[in-house]
Amino acid sequence: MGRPTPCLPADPRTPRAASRGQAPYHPRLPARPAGALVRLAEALPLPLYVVETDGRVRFSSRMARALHPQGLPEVVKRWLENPQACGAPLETGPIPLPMVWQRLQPAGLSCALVVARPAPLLSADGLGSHPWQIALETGRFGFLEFDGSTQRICATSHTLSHLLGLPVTQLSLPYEAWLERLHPDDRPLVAPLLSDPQGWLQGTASLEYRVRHANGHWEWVEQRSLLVAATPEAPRILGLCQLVTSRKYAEIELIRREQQFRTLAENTSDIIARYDLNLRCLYINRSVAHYLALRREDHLGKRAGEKGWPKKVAERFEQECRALVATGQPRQYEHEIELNDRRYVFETRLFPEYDRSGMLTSILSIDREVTETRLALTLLAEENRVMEMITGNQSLAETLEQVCQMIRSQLPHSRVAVLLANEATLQLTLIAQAGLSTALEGALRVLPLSTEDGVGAAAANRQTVVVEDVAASPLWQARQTLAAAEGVCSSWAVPVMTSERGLLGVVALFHGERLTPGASENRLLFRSNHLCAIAIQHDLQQRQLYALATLDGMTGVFNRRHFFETAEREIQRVRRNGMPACAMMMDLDHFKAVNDNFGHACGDLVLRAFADECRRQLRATDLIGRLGGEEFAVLLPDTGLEAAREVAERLRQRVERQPLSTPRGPLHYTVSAGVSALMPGDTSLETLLHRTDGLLYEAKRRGRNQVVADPPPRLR
Ligand SMILES: Nc1nc2c(ncn2[C@@H]2O[C@H](COP(=O)(O)OP(=O)(O)OP(=O)(O)O)[C@@H](O)[C@H]2O)c(=O)[nH]1
Repeated sequence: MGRPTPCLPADPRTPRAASRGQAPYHPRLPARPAGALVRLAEALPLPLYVVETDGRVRFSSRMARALHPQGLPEVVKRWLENPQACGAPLETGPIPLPMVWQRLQPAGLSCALVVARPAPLLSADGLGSHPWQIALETGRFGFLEFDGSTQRICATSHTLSHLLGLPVTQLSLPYEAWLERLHPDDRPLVAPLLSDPQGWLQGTASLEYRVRHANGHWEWVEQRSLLVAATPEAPRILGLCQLVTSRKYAEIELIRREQQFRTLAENTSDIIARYDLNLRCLYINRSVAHYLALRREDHLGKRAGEKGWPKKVAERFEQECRALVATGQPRQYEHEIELNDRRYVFETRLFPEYDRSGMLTSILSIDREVTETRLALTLLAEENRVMEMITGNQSLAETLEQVCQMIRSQLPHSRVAVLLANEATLQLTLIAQAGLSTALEGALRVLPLSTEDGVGAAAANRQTVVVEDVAASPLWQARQTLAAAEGVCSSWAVPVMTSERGLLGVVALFHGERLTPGASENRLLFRSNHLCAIAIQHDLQQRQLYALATLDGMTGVFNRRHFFETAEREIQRVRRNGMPACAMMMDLDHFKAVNDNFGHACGDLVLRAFADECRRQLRATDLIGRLGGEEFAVLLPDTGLEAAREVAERLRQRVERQPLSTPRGPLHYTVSAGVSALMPGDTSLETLLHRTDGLLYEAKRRGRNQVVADPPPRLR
């Protein structure tokens, strides 16, 4: 011990000697306490040290010697040097004594100290006022002497008055009267000690019982007994009694709480477990059996990784536990586990558990399965994403791809396809998929809208088709080999329809095991189907709106405005790429006469027939627009003048040679055309079309039914 004087709590009666400049008085403790007291000290249920003011240990009890053979534990030395820094003692005896009783729990170590400290006088003489006795008594210990010869119990006045509230005048009472003061449940425990002390003490020397306090409540007494005179006729027992009422109530409360905890833990669907600080399982409730095959008792003593939890889950758990130990703060996290081919989402909460001295002793873990909630939230988020894509006019294929992903977020092992129905061609065309292999995707690209196909039948019959066993179903006869190779065991196909039962397409799911949809799967199919229907109809409406805004209603070619917009962009593009382009202006000849002779309706038919012929003769990249009446314009990107002139000539000839059949007989009509190449000086489409129109006018002027093109460059 580094310092000569232990630091003890300030004593209000500290002698004034020191302040008057006199040498402080240091009482010396008796070298050894009296024999009976030594035996009592040895019987104390905790290590006891008698420490001098200079820090030397004068006496240590048997338990102290056994637990700390090296002498006073370091933590106690530190406490003596600086009690303030090490925390208050658990119990401290009253001050007006030359010694102080301390019950310490530094760093969780429980021990008792009798420490001398400066005092004016040491008035220790006789057992009654012996400092040992005083020190012990101030620690809520008491003495009872059971005298077998008189069948009476003697007690110190302290024991009777301070501990039990009894009048100090009555320092002894008969065994009978003592037993009556005990709790009825505890009398059978104490009676054998009184009737056969020798026999009883061969068993245990310690017992706990309740004594009625003078004010009526029950005090719990822990008694350690010592046979001090062992003649059979007059056995004498010295009992060292300690009031342990608060500890007992705390223990009872602890047991009650533990029982409550167990009742709650055993009746919840959460997995509740307790781990020691080495992360070995101390307790786990029965809910764990729902997820793991390991028997409940086989969890005990094992770490998370040894209990069958997947490696990643066990690692995360241990990492979170370490963080809890480091910070002392509860932890909460979420994780996913794949068990028995099912995906589970758990929300795990970890709580620190402390003992009465505030030491972290264990970790309580609560795993709550939140799979359904998380799946519902994921589904909601995925649905929102689809709706955003629809309203954001994302392409139909991308939107339906998202629907497929949405289905897979709920059924991760399924493979999903969405097909669009075409009732004109009686075909289903694959538009989006998730999880399909190339082979399966290829096989589903185009399917017949037929009652004999596992997927097509859903569209043909407009009802859900569930094939539980693909291998045994005639609906999969044509694709048995593929199904076997791709591991398709069951399929679900659900028609996508408008609210008026118009067919839009099919959502198809393929599984690697024989499955039929349950209630939650049916809900999922309904919701995804609904989204598909919205997406497809929205796409159709968008297309219709686009057509209305950009196409000529009668002929289906671009309207004037859209033609000018797109043609202008094309010109910019070909210019950037250094490619040629040509314009063509066409006007049906004597169209007024067509109307006059065959009627306006026939005139319309001619316009449509001419537009169809244009589409047939022109490339998909050429832009055709109806500029008004019977006048059409074409922009031919990446096309030279000669090629453009040939196209115009071929078109003129086709029109001339193909009369339109009408109720009034064949209707012959012709077309005149002007063709012009884009020149470096053409500042806009307008300029180019203006020049081309001049050439068309020239064709009309020369007699119609002919093509007039720019002169070849060398003639210009
Ligand atoms: N049926 C029908 N006729 C139309 C339409 N738009 C314009 N026309 C008619 O097309 C005719 C155009 O006549 P004109 O401009 O005199 O030209 P043309 O008779 O073709 O004579 P040329 O162009 O000189 O060969 C008019 O009678 C218009 O009424 C339409 O959408 N449908």
